[in-house]
Amino acid sequence: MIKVGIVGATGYVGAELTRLLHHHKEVEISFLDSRSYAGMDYGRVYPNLRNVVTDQCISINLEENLDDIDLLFCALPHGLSQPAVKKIYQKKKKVIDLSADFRIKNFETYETWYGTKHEALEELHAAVYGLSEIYQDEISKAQLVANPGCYPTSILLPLYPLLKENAIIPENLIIDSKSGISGAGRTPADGNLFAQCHENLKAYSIGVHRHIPEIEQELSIAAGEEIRIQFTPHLIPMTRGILSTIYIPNKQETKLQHIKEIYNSYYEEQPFVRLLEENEYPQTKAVSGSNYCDIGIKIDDRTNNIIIVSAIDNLIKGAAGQGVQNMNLMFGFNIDEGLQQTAMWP
Ligand SMILES: NC(=O)C1=CN([C@@H]2O[C@H](COP(=O)(O)OP(=O)(O)OC[C@H]3O[C@@H](n4cnc5c(N)ncnc54)[C@H](OP(=O)(O)O)[C@@H]3O)[C@@H](O)[C@H]2O)C=CC1
Ligand SMILES: CC(=O)N[C@@H](CCC(=O)OP(=O)(O)O)C(=O)O
Repeated sequence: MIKVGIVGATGYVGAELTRLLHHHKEVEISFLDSRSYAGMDYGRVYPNLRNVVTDQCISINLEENLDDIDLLFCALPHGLSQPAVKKIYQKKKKVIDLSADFRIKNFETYETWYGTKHEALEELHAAVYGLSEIYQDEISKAQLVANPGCYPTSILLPLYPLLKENAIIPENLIIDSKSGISGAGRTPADGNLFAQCHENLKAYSIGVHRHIPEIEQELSIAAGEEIRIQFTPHLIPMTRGILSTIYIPNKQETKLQHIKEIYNSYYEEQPFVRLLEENEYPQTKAVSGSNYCDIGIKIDDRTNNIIIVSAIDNLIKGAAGQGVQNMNLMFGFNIDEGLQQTAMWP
């Protein structure tokens, strides 16, 4: 049994962490940190957990309140994670950071895309990128894990193996992703108002989205050369879920069977990546509330393109669920402990 604290526990990601960890057999939650709801019962902040999680939110002093825990989840907004993670790391505690602050290895790239200085370079250097299925050995030995972004998770799980195994030529990679509104978090913003999102579908941040350097970093590592992607995110009027569609010119005439063999070699032993049958394609409802990533493949012989579609729940596989999976790796627990729930259907 380990003791775990959550900072930023009242955000959407913090709430999913709390829900998942409450049911985890190897975990005791030590504290749920909140500035805004300190002193309030957690079940009043999140009514789905009323009478289930009976703790009160407390505002933690990171200098003093950490001696008792084995692991801290940090679910704060970008920028705010750096000072928090720094304090925890210096105390030699394990930490999983859910923000983007420790994902990008080159601090100048981070500063350019996030418009803020990086103030925790020692920790950045030590951080392991937490794409669970790809970096499981590194994660299991890490003190600090940078949990991947939600769009990147949906894109890297299908693309990384194909680039690593030279099954595709990494030119003209076009990625079209759609996300539910919970991806924007709980903090209200004009663009996320019901009246503006409901019955509306929009593209945003084309070519400038902050996940581009994170995706390109990992694809470049896989390919052994610098990769550029064309990435277009969309906001869709649903609460959860990401569907990513990836278009790859099939310059090497790669066969479907070869792609399937590569995926099987990477994911056969991995419980949370599901490869769909031929002519079946992922849908967000099939993964919603679960830690699964579903992947479907099509080779269009008429246009000679490979089209790969993936679906995840942005708050689970794209955040809290992958965080728990990484915790399981770091502490040697069963990989699916706390993560066995499937999506509801319909
Ligand atoms: N939403 C998603 O799908 C995903 C989010 N992430 C990342 O996880 C982290 C948490 O995201 P999410 O839960 O969506 O965010 P939210 O906006 O829902 O929650 C963030 C929480 O951080 C706390 N907080 C502390 N200081 C501040 C501050 N100065 N400004 C705003 N909030 C503050 C707040 O709680 P309180 O006021 O109670 O202290 C707030 O509830 C972010 O870094 C996000 O980018 C990663 C993957 C997916
Ligand atoms: C719909 C929406 O707004 N999505 C967010 C990304 C989700 C997220 O939280 O990003 P991280 O995984 O990096 O934390 C965005 O486009 O900025």
